[in-house]
Amino acid sequence: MSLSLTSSLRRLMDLKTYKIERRQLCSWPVTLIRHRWMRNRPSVCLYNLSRKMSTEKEKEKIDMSRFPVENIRNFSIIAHVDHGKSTLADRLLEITGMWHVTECNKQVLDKLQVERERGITVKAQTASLFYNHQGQTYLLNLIDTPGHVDFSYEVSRSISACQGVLLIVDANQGIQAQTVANFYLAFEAQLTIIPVLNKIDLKNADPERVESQIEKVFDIPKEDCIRISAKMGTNVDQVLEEIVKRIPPPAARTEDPFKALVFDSTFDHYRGVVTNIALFGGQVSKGDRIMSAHMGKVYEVNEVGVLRPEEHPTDRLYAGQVGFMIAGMKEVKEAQIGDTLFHQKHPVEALPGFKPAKPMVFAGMYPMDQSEYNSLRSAVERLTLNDSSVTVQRDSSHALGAGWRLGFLGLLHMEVFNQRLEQEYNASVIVTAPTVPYKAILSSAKLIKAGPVPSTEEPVHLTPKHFHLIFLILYQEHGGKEITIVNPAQFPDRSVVSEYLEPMVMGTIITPDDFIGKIMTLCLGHRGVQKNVVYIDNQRVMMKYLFPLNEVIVDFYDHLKSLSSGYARQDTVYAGYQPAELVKMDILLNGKSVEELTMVVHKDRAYAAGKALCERLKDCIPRQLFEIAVQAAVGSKVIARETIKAYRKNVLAKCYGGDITRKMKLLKKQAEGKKKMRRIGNVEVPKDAFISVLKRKDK
Ligand SMILES: Nc1nc2c(ncn2[C@@H]2O[C@H](COP(=O)(O)OP(=O)(O)OP(=O)(O)O)[C@@H](O)[C@H]2O)c(=O)[nH]1
Repeated sequence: MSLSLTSSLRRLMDLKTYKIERRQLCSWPVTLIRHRWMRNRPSVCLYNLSRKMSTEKEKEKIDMSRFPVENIRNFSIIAHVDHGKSTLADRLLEITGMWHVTECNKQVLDKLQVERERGITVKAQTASLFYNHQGQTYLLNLIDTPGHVDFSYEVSRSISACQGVLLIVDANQGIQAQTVANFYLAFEAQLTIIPVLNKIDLKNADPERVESQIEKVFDIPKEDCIRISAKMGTNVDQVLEEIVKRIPPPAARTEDPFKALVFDSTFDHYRGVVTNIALFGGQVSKGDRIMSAHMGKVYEVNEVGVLRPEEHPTDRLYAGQVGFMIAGMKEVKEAQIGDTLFHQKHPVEALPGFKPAKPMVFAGMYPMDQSEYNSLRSAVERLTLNDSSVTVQRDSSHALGAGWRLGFLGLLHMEVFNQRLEQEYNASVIVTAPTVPYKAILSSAKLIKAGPVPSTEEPVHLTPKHFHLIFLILYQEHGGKEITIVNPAQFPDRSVVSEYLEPMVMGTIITPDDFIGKIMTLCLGHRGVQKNVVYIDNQRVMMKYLFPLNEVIVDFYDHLKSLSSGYARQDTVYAGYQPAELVKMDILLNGKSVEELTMVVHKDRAYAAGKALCERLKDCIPRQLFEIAVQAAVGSKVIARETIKAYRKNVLAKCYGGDITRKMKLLKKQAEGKKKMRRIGNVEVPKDAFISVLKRKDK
């Protein structure tokens, strides 16, 4: 690094409150990774010295018309977590001369700080590669996808823009739960699947065994597998050849009217929405007037181009190609993922699109300090624009103030969202315990028993009884209807519900057979129902269990890993709703219910959950001048109790020797005072106590 650059960097770091705009950053030959910029020293990574090299290349104009449809291949890389997708993507980028990968800039497509810190892919990324094969140049559009189940929505979106996938399997670990799930996503989409056995350089790699697994589980002949080491680069060129040979070109024609699928979108503060599109027909260029099928709005195209993997503007995009488009959309809502774009003057039939992502884990999010509400709101809005699978609803709580109830696809998704809020927007938040969306079918039969509803012509004096009646009318109108509850405090009472339903997931567990017994016990303990057990080779077993989602979201996977010494893997797929005996558990402090701590639990679990929560609260709430009863109650029945003892002044301190009756009198007076105080005193629950009780145990 040159001296002037070093000193400018140092100056920048000294100015702690200096905010660098992203544009400024991009113009630097080095990239600063902002790491809690205001609080800590920013960590500087020089990983982008090689970026200079690629920027120069990018200046060359690319004529996209030189890639006829026959020379285009669109494919995704899918696999279980850590089987080497991003490493293979790096290698492919390198071989095609697009990027010079060094120790500092590896995993080029994992751009987010959270991805680099956690070493996982969170967001699918696209890169267009040019590959020379037998005297012809092919355009290979690669989409690197996340491996974790919480982000499988990204996988299903990505494969809709592809005709084939590389299914990566670790040659040591073999088929894992997420390999199976991803295989079926690609299989159902009728894509060409190329199985690739990665990490053959490892000492324990057993490609023979893994190939047999692939043959047995997926019915793909062993001979179709390619053995590679993405890390060492072994056989990676063969992967490129096979992509060209086996994956068909997209069935799209440039002569047809323009038709494009929006398969991803991000928000840029300067340019608005940037959409990633796959062209199913026609061509598009700057200045075209296009329309979106979903919103019905007309936009003028400002920029189109390909991702290499940075945006590289081109004059035009043609049928079969994958690239980005900026068309003056101000909000991500306007660029619905799955939407179809077409020329204003040539309407086309919309593509089938995607089912919207279904949030499965909900949690309240509040600013650490209410004065930060507005800044947190804008941070949440901006981040949800970049991650459209998060749902947001306004919420408020007595103790924590105004906030939101957010819906996520899973717990890791929730953690990544929080981390991104902290890192990218410098926000500090309180996140409440996660809950799942329950359903209740409101009963109409019970309401008839409640008696006739007064006619509206009669004058109504609103007594508490009438309020009760109005409530009943409300339920009567909705009788038989199904409602979804994402906030336990709003869980309807049993008296107005005919049935509660809880969300279920089908869990696939793959484990060495030594641990079957322990895992079965664990699954039973989490209300799992066994559906299937098959041996996928001599030592490995695949088990299918139906679980209530609530039982597996928090610590099930940690338990599974620890009791199988890290060997067992699990993946879950949403499996609809099932009736369940659920109860709402209130937490009472001196008889008063604390809404923020209300939980929905299975009837059989209420006692254990109530006891655990009371114990945690006892440790968190500071002692006060009067005794505090911490109780867990289901309906009017108290099921667990802890007592926080009062501070007690030694009223006998000055009473040396004296008469016993005098001592008794002083103690009695003190006891009366405490009793009175308990009646009138409010239990002060410090915010910290809420945070530590509400936060998940592992935080
Ligand atoms: N020995 C060896 N290690 C590899 C190979 N390919 C990848 N790895 C290592 O495996 C780990 C995971 O690789 P990634 O490329 O991040 O895996 P991924 O599938 O993209 O992970 P997610 O995005 O989190 O799903 C890294 O430590 C890589 O260095 C290989 O061929 N041989």
